Amino acid sequence: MGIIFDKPLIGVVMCQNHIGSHLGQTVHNKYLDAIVLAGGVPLPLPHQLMHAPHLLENSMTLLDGILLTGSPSNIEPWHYGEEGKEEHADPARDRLAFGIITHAIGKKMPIFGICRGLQELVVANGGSLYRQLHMTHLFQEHREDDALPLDQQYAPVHEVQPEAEGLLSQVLGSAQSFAVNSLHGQGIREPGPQLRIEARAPDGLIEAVSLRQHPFALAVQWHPEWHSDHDPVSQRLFAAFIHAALCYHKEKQP
Ligand SMILES: N[C@@H](CCC(=O)NCCCC(=O)O)C(=O)O
Repeated sequence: MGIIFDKPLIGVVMCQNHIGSHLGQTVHNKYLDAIVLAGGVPLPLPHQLMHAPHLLENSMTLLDGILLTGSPSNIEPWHYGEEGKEEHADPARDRLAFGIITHAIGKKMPIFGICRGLQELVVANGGSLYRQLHMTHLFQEHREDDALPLDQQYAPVHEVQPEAEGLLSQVLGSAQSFAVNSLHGQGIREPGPQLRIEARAPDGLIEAVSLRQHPFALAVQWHPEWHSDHDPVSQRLFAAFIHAALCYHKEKQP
């Protein structure tokens, strides 16, 4: 199980939103499209999987990889030792994401994290976040201007410099810097000892991390799913993730 027509099955973390006056769970098409384009089959994972432990465990045996998507919502700060409320919180997503990350790490299942997904991988591994990057006055503006059309919001705005000999530069085939988009208000304060820094922005902010002792657990602060059909960096990232998921699938066969 877990493979559909020789394509790996990728669990995708969704967000809880109001749809009219009802609560629903959603994922943007761009994330699902990027997986399909790279040769995987996306399977959105409902938050209800956390309602009974065996539901999550059984689902995880079917999957070959996990995509942690971006979201406007922020992780509740108590998860990384801070007090206070988060105005844009999604506690059900927090619960599912942290549960899935724990299982995926235990199984050495490939993980690819994007934006909030990077922040989830960090916090799940004992790291911490700046809750409002712009208030630190340490970094340039990393938020988008949401009054602009989407194509401009997701346009490249700063460079990232990959670490030589890291997983990211291996995936990209080079440690040369490249330009990325930026649509986040929070960022990594401390990655924690389990994570390796894979890239930084010119202002020093950590832009990519990977999990040590794991074959493929990579996360980026930018949005490679945007234009993943023709952006070369995005194509390489998704191709490497899906390749890792295929390898995982073959290895887990009895
Ligand atoms: N809320 C966090 C994470 C930002 C993030 O993931 N943005 C994604 C926006 C919607 C999308 O493209 O999926 C932060 O502000 O740092």
